[in-house]
Amino acid sequence: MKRMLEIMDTTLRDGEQTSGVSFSASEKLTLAKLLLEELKVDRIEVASARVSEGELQAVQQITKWAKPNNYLDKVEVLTFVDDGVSLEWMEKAGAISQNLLTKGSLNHLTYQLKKTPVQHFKEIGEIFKAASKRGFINNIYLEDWSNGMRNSKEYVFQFLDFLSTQPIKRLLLPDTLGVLTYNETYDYISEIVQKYPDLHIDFHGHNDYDLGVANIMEAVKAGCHGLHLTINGMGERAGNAPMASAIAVINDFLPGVQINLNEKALYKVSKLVSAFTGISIPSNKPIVGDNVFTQTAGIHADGDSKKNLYFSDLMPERFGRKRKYALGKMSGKANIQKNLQELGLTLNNDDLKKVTARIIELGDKKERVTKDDLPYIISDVLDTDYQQKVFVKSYVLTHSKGLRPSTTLSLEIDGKTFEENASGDGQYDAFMNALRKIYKSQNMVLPRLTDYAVRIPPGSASDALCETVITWDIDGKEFTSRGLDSDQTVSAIKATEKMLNLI
Ligand SMILES: CC(=O)SCCNC(=O)CCNC(=O)[C@H](O)C(C)(C)COP(=O)(O)OP(=O)(O)OC[C@H]1O[C@@H](n2cnc3c(N)ncnc32)[C@H](O)[C@@H]1OP(=O)(O)O
Repeated sequence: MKRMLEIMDTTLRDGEQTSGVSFSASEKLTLAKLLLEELKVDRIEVASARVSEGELQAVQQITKWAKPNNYLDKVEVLTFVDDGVSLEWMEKAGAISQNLLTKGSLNHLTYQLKKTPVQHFKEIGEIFKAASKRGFINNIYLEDWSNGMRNSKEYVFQFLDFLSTQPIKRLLLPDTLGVLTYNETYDYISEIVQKYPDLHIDFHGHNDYDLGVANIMEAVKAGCHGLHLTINGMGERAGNAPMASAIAVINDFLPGVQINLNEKALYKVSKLVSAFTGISIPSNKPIVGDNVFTQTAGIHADGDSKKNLYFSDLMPERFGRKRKYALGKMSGKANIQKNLQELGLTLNNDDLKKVTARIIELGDKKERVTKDDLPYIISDVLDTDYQQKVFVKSYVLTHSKGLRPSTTLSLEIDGKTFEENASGDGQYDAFMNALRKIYKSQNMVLPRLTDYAVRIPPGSASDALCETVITWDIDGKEFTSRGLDSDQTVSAIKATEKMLNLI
């Protein structure tokens, strides 16, 4: 029978310790719901006690939602050894599960708290007594435990002996500074699991040496019962062990262990955390990065066409994603074919070679080519008459101090011309509002704009050109379009015109 492993998500506590990040109360509530109900993590740590009035309100909102939904014991708060001040805070917040932060190394105890082990244990015992009287669940962090195992092992085991007499539900062992190697993680966790078989042990790994995932793997192999992870690996300094990679590793490489997470929700949660924090997900971040299911090399695309030769167990569909084939100087015919198939286009062999040659040429010039540029490239290379159905014929954009920007737009759809005026928060917003009016008048639906990125194109010799890449969503299907111009709004309008011809 498989061993159950608890997954605790600490994006809302340790993840919020990412420099520059602060979740609002409603963002915390939205994420708490998503984490517990869709991703189906076992527990969430949502705040440190005492931090601020805003944090108190955030935890209050979460516990108010969690209680009637039977999630209250899954919502945890980090508390301090502070004569019960944190317990009062928890009570006000409506929380019942504390993760008490104590000192797991003699160094931290001596020099930060300036206490002796006897004093520390006595205070902790009193907190547990008071917490138990209130019916709270007690979990305990041994902060700096990993260094404690290296430098003050005797103290750590003295502490654990004391804890085995206390009313604790879980022992939380953090590699606070992310300094453990995977061998040490295995050895230290094994030693404790063997010596204290009745304790539930969680491992909390940080990523300072990029060993976060390797270390959680060893901790599980050594017999720990739970892991602390964060979405997108957010967290203090280099962050924590990242949720998505950790889950894939557990599911694929640790067959004796069972977790109950919904892999398909990982991407959605990851995107939402990125949107709330303003921290973009690196495109090569395993599982959730934009490029991680994209084959670039022509040889790979060719192998996939023949017998899925470049597939692994890490299939994009597991995570609600799709494999893509990049276009650029590394493309071969197979990459182009894969993209043409998606667009429902076919080319004969000679034409395919010509289009491939043009894409390689563009790639050499550092131009970014997307699937949605293909119809234009084909029409240009083959001199075919690409049937553009929507034309932005003309427009006036106004921007003046003290007045709302406005647009007059003239648009041709299938040979018919429409004209509309609209205002907006900015020039592009005004343009979109006029466009929406035209589409609405024709009972036509526009896709939802989900992302808008402006940059100087890579390799551009001057800053005279501006590239706008817009991501659109239509019925859950995402696609991008790109515009290039010396004017930022015009480049966005060009990207939008391309979109109008793709839907
Ligand atoms: C492993 C981790 O990631 S731990 C993360 C813990 N969470 C946080 O730190 C949340 C953010 N922190 C805060 O908002 C604030 O630091 C507070 C509210 C906790 C305390 O603020 P202040 O009272 O202004 O203290 P300050 O931040 O300057 O210093 C921390 C104090 O906590 C003490 N402290 C350190 N660890 C602990 C502990 N486990 N229990 C109780 N007190 C502790 C320090 O000794 C210091 O006390 P001192 O001022 O008497 O010397």
